[in-house]
Amino acid sequence: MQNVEVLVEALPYIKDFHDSRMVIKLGGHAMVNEAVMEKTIRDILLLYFVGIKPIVIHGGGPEISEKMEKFGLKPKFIDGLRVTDRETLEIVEMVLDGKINSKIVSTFIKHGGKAVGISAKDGLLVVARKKTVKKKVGDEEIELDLGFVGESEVINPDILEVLVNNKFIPVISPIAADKEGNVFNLNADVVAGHIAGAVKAKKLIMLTDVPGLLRDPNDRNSLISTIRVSELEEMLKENKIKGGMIPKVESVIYAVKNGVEKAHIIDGSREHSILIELFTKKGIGTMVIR
Ligand SMILES: Nc1ncnc2c1ncn2[C@@H]1O[C@H](COP(=O)(O)OP(=O)(O)O)[C@@H](O)[C@H]1O
Ligand SMILES: CC(=O)N[C@@H](CCC(=O)OP(=O)(O)O)C(=O)O
Repeated sequence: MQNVEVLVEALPYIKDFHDSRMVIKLGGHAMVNEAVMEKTIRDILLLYFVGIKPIVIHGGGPEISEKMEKFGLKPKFIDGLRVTDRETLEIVEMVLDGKINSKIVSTFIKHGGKAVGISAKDGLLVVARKKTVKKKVGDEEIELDLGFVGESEVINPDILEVLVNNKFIPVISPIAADKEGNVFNLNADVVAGHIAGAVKAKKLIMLTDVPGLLRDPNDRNSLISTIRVSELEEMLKENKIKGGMIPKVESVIYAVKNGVEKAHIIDGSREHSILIELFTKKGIGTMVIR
């Protein structure tokens, strides 16, 4: 009887979400544990089989850093973005496309899902350009060179339309190219936000390793359950958001301002976090609204 009640509670959500697109970003930190990753993929398949159209984008930051260290390179980040020289770029491609993307796709297949692994450059999904970061030093503004770090210039969702309309689940790595075919390393959160906007996703769901957006990053009990975009912009301006959370928050703001109904930042290392966030009244992480 209890099982049936759970289904009945979920019914209004299933009805509301049916046939809609949801962009789900799997963060590297939420994928460190393979067993947890497998359960997350099973949950995404559950969404798929109740009629939701998932589009998956993955990161892999911790594994890239681990591989870099094995090769004697020291990972360095500026505002949450990895400084990427040529050698680092090779490692990024090896880890993201060669390993993580492939692993996610095979895990979908293991559980009966039709997933297709692509990178953001495939079908010109994301056309990138080199990204520069400006920093204030005293009164002066200086430009920092991050190497082969890119940002998206144009999004062409055609390849996603083909896949999604034919019932495939796209699994996308954040490696894109510019018009000349030069390859760049993009932050997966940012790519997820842009793609969610371009495909007019109903939701953007970011899976990470903290309960959600915290008012105080050092206090896991300071979770913000619901926040408006305007308030989030204030927090960014006031430097209340740090490190890897910066691209996440920027991306969520972009998505919600560009047609995505709601965005969620949730703890992907907690079992069934996606299902709890989507199919229960209370949710589990941070929900961002317009
Ligand atoms: N206000 C904040 N709320 C939550 N996390 C924050 C905040 N500020 C910084 N962080 C940091 O951001 C990290 C998540 O970003 P990141 O390491 O890039 O994760 P992922 O691999 O999931 O993309 C958290 O582990 C946390 O240390
Ligand atoms: C430019 C840049 O920083 N790219 C990221 C790409 C992977 C990523 O975004 O991974 P997470 O989602 O696990 O953080 C990187 O090299 O780590």
